Amino acid sequence: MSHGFDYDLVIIGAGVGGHGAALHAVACGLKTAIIEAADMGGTCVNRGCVPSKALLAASGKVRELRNAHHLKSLGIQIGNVQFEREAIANHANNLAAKIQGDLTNSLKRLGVEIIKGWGKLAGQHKISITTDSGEKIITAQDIILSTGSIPFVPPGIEVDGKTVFTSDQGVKLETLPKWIAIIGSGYIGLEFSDIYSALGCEITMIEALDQLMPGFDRDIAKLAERTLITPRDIETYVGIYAKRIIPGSPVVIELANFKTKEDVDTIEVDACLVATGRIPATKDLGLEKVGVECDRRNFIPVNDSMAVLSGGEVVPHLWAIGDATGKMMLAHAASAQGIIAVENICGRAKEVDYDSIPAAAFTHPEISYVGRTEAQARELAKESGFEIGVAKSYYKGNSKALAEGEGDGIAKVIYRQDTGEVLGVHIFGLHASDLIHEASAAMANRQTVHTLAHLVHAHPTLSEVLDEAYKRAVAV
Ligand SMILES: Cc1cc2nc3c(=O)[nH]c(=O)nc-3n(C[C@H](O)[C@H](O)[C@H](O)COP(=O)(O)OP(=O)(O)OC[C@H]3O[C@@H](n4cnc5c(N)ncnc54)[C@H](O)[C@@H]3O)c2cc1C
Ligand SMILES: NC(=O)c1ccc[n+]([C@@H]2O[C@H](COP(=O)([O-])OP(=O)(O)OC[C@H]3O[C@@H](n4cnc5c(N)ncnc54)[C@H](O)[C@@H]3O)[C@@H](O)[C@H]2O)c1
Repeated sequence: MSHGFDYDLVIIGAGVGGHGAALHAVACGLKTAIIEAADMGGTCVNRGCVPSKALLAASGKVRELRNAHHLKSLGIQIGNVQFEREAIANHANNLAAKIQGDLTNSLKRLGVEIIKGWGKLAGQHKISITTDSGEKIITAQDIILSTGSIPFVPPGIEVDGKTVFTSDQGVKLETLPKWIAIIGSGYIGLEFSDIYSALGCEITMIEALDQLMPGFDRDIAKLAERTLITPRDIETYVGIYAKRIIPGSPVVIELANFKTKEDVDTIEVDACLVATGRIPATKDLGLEKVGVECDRRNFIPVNDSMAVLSGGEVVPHLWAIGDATGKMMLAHAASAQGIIAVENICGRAKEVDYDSIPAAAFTHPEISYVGRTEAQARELAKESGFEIGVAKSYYKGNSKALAEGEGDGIAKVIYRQDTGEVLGVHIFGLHASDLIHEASAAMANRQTVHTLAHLVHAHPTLSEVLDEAYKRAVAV
């Protein structure tokens, strides 16, 4: 027990953010407890990354094995490919249960105390926990809030969890509707359209903004649309939002123009997945006890050291990480933030380098990126008074991609013309989610295209797509 507190560190929320922070805290010698109100592992393990990637893996194999044309080009013929929805769903559920067990055991093994209950701040250094057996108060030198996020359901949309549902139910794959509407073309919309289309569902994708995949770099989104949407059984509405959704059989969806709000159409489908973003889980956390107000979107305000802010000033010994801060709603970002918070708690000043944290959508093929989109880089260049360069290379010129019969893909490197510093890298194509890490390491080390163009890549590998883009950057 240090400084007269029960713990050196108490973490509220045992998602991947809280878990990452706890592991690092133990490695740094801190006596640590973690409080979890629901499922150990949080969203990623139980309702997010893990089950969705299991569904993508299984449905991706179905897609591959049913692609007779592609297999024939490799000299392979295969009979009728069958799958069982329930068995695929079990694969996802079992994997989530296994990872949840592994994560819990890793904490226990390291001596992190796991406390089940609802945690909230009861003052500086003080946490109240509501458990099945009543309320108890514990104290800690430092507190990390890692309470995550929940699906956002826009007004007018009624979710019954059966015919109209969010990813929380979607990952269970309890049905395979003949015709499903997907609201939103972000990460979840894209990944689930990959799953459902591979398993034979007809899809209508509805995106409120005036282009599909609005969060992605334009060139990548355009190419991805040509491969992931257009040739598949997916109808799209763009610039249109779901004004009202009534669950049932059929599900009734009233569509309106996003800009003019005029009614456009009403469609009737078998089911609807609402994938319209996520909101922070920051209610009833006792933030008012320490004078902290969430921002207008209810995220906890933090600086890059992950210290919680009140009126722009650091609140001593209070930290927040992960989706609840809204900085980058990704699992690996949450745990990276947790490690940074612990480093600062231990007196080693560190900040999160968001520019070098990669992201990926695990569609077939995948999309990945690190750093800025071309539009964001152009904006920065305009503000700061420099020019940007853009170099692209294509999978169709890569021997390994062609050997696999996977020539659809692109790598795009955005860099400063004057210094050569890389500002962003975007990849669409086979194994893009793995290929991005070379670029992410380069960005973390502020490397230039001139240095990167001289690195030697094994031949023939997909990594040569990026190598080629760096070489083109210095050639232009
Ligand atoms: C379908 C889907 C797929 C995804 N796929 C990916 C992916 O492939 N890669 C990726 O990087 N990210 C992915 N994400 C995002 C990722 O899941 C989140 O970024 C990540 O889970 C955030 O971690 P966190 O620790 O901040 O919060 P969470 O994982 O949400 O954990 C927060 C935990 O805190 C608990 N909690 C909340 N309030 C309290 C309280 N007061 N007391 C006690 N406990 C509390 C909650 O019960 C929860 O367990 C996906 C998300 C979804 C929905
Ligand atoms: N592979 C991954 O890393 C991964 C996978 C899934 C989820 N996630 C995380 O989960 C978060 C949530 O994912 P998401 O796909 O729900 O959100 P998102 O923010 O990625 O996309 C939501 C989309 O829905 C659109 N939209 C919002 N309201 C609408 C309406 N009423 N009608 C039509 N369109 C509407 C938005 O314009 C946007 O394009 C992501 O931000 C991401 O951080 C990550």
